[in-house]
Amino acid sequence: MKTPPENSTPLNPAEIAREAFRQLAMQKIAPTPEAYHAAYNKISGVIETHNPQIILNDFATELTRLPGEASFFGKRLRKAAESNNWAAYQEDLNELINNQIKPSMQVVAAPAVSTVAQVIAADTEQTQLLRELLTRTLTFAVASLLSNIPELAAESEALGNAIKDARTDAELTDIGNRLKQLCFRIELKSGDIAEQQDMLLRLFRLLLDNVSYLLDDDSWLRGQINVVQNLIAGPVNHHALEDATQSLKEVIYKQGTLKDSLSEAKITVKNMITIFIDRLGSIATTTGDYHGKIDIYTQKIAQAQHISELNTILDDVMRDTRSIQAEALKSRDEMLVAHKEAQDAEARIHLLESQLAEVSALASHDQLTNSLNRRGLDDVFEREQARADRHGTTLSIAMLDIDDFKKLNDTYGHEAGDEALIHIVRIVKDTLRSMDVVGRFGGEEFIIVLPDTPTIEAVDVVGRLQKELTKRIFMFNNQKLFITFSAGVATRAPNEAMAETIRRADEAMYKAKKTGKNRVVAAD
Ligand SMILES: Nc1nc2c(ncn2[C@@H]2O[C@H](COP(=O)(O)OP(=O)(O)OP(=O)(O)O)[C@@H](O)[C@H]2O)c(=O)[nH]1
Repeated sequence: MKTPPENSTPLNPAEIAREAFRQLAMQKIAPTPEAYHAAYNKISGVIETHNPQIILNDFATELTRLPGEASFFGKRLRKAAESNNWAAYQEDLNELINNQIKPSMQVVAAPAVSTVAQVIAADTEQTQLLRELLTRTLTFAVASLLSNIPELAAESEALGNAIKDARTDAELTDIGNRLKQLCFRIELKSGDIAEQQDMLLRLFRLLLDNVSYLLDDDSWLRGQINVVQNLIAGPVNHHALEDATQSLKEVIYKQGTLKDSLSEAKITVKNMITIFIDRLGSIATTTGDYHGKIDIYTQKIAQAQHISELNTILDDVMRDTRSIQAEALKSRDEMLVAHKEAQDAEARIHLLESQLAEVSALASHDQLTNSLNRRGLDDVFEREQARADRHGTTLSIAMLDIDDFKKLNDTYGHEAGDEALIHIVRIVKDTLRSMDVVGRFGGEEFIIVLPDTPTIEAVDVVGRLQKELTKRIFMFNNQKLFITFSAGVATRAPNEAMAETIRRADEAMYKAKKTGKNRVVAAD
């Protein structure tokens, strides 16, 4: 739409063209078609708004100013616009959209200008997410795992932050190299740490062996030391450490209180004895004085001339005799009291000592199921294999492992698992002979020691247990839960080490698991 300027004589097109060139020269603007076009419009007062042709032409002109392919399309579009060939314009425009604009909007498409900076600048949502995850992993997770090695933790944090901001090829390459370096240093350090832990463990073992040797006759302390020795003999895992710490804490606490009472009782006995000796001393002194006085009175009697003198002497003798009698009575009463207190204290000492022995037994029992623990089982193995060797009898063991225990824990919670362990031990204890012993070998594994029992009978015994377990259903939160176990039975060969018999029982139990669970298999 043309709008001639107000209050002016309109110029003719030739004059406008001349004036346009003049103004461009004055403003030192290169006389490009666009510049000329703009100057011409300005002079002629043309305000061209909403004119599609002009808009499309301007769009094409703008495109020519962009680098690469975009400029090429700009030229083609402008040519079409200038020659009013709108069909060609539309075709070029479609080509521009399909070949350039659409692909640049897709994740995998290469952008029109393919520099790394632009690729990264155009972070897709996924790239952004990955970048954030990597940053968080390095800044929080890895750094906190490395908190004991400050220099590596700092490097991990620095790398996390660098990843956040990295945009260029060079920055990314640098980060890649630093990451490789960090991984390498972590590998080296963890090797060092494992070696240090191993050395510490060996040192600890040595220390315990020596302490245990020195405390040969101190049974309650030996119990604790054995627990720790057993613990570090096998692979040390978190669960086992917690169990051992818990059982030791309880034992130590109870022993602490009992030991305090014991030393109090011992002090009482000591005091009684001191009183007793004091009294004996004072009686001795008094009677010694008395004897001395009697000697003097005897001399006085011998030398006495008058009966009145004798009376006085006799009064003195009577007074001294009464006083020594009173002294003797007093000492006797005091000694009786002291004797009674000493007897009471002695009785308390016996009681406390037996309680101490009971508490020490805790160290050989599993706290949850109150069956023997590994240490307790070791003692039983030692005792029973010696007995079997002595009497030439057959010793069998059964290894029990609850089936799908993890599923039980996962479905009903750890507490249900714990209750199931207690339930099984209760049934085993109720069902077996008094000479048979059950112990917890590991998490959900138990060993039953069956003295004087050949393989075939041992298999029968375990089968009976399985039947009993199906009869006495396990209840948890008023729900009936069906639990079963698989078992392996092994009979100790003559002179076979107990560890080997256990290994064979374990192997047989594994076969029972493999062949369908809830079964008993005898070892070869
Ligand atoms: N509740 C409870 N769970 C324990 C205890 N000790 C070990 N466990 C769990 O027992 C589970 C044993 O799982 P697995 O070794 O996979 O054995 P499983 O699920 O019985 O599978 P199968 O032996 O093949 O039948 C693990 O999840 C342990 O966490 C414990 O004292 N209490």
